[in-house]
Amino acid sequence: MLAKPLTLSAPGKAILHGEHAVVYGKAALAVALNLRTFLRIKPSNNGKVLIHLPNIGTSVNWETFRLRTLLTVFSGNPEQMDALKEFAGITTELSAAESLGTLAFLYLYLSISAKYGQIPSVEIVVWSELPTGTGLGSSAAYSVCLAAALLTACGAIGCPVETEKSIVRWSEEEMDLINRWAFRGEQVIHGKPSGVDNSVATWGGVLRFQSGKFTSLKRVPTLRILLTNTKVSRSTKILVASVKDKILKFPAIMNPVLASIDAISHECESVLEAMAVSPSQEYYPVLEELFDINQHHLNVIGVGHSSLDNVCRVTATHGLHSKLTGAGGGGCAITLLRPDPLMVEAARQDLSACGFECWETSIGAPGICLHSLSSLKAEVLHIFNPV
Ligand SMILES: Nc1ncnc2c1ncn2[C@@H]1O[C@H](COP(=O)(O)OP(=O)(O)O)[C@@H](O)[C@H]1O
Ligand SMILES: C[C@@](O)(CCOP(=O)(O)O)CC(=O)O
Ligand SMILES: [Mg+2]
Repeated sequence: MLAKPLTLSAPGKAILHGEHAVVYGKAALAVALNLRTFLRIKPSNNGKVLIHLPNIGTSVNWETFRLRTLLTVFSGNPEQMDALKEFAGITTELSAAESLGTLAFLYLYLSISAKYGQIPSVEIVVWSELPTGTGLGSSAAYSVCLAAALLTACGAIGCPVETEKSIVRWSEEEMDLINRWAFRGEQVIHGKPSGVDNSVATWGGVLRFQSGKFTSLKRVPTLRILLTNTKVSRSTKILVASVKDKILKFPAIMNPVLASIDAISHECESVLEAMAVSPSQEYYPVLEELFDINQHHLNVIGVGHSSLDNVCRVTATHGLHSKLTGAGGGGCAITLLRPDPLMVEAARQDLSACGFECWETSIGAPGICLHSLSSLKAEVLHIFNPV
């Protein structure tokens, strides 16, 4: 049970290859980013459950006795979503971000309480460094943080003991449970998630994910990537549904494209393994060509966008190769960087001039973990302090 406040965080992700195809059992390669979602949970004695979500401008609270009443009729059945929406006061006036963020929380709170015993009065704040709804897996990082906090609060998993180390993690079995519950949060937000995003947010590093199973790549080369946010908003749920429609309409045309994306993921994995064993510049042209081919495929399945074409064009003028990452339709692109800082700086300037926002990052950040307050950056402490 929750005796004291806890602060935890989970990373966002970029998909090197395999977005969308992974929903149909193909392989994806996903990397954890060092942009994270932070959650602080603290026990409270005001008989309420409060959740404050500054990224989406939402703060909601419910009396625990009302949640207890709802629990008596809650089975976790997705058909009960409409009843949950009504309870939460979710109307069409709310943005999709607010509705889905609130609904995912309520769904996880009730489902976890139904299975392990009701979670007592708590106050929760979730804040993210990740832009939401841009393909960097903010929904998964959010679901993983909620699952870990709620499972710890009801005692379904232990509370790792803080040591002098600034970062503490749960056991493998407990992480597996966090991942499985986070997947259910993703189902509320995405409709039909593959599970790749919640897996990489839970486990971190670099993962190959296929048909619900993942393998962590043991040796990974030091790769730098540039993330570019086109700021064109999009919804993963709508894009995943649009790909489904296209596959149903043109199965003979779309299925070979998905098979080719699968082959790209496997090819990329082999190149990364070889590169980790003997780092050499000779691998870059291969990785770059795989980016180009996959970007064409993603356009074919209908998840491209003129803003993403722009990113590819601008970076190409600097000899760099880009593709969309995540659901596409706008959102973010990733650009593979060679170890030449001059080339990168020039590309960044041109991308900023288009109104895009860029971050340079490396791949393979740690997954869900617990933090001591003293280890948190001032920016995060500032968000959590008022509560
Ligand atoms: N920090 C957060 N606070 C509240 N809701 C969040 C947060 N991060 C993500 N979400 C929820 O996830 C949704 C975005 O998920 P999605 O469309 O899958 O995009 P992505 O996962 O690429 O960011 C948001 O609209 C919101 O409902
Ligand atoms: C398109 C997809 O492959 C990734 C979606 O990622 P994001 O929500 O756009 O960050 C869907 C999925 O794998 O569940
Ligand atoms: Mg998502």
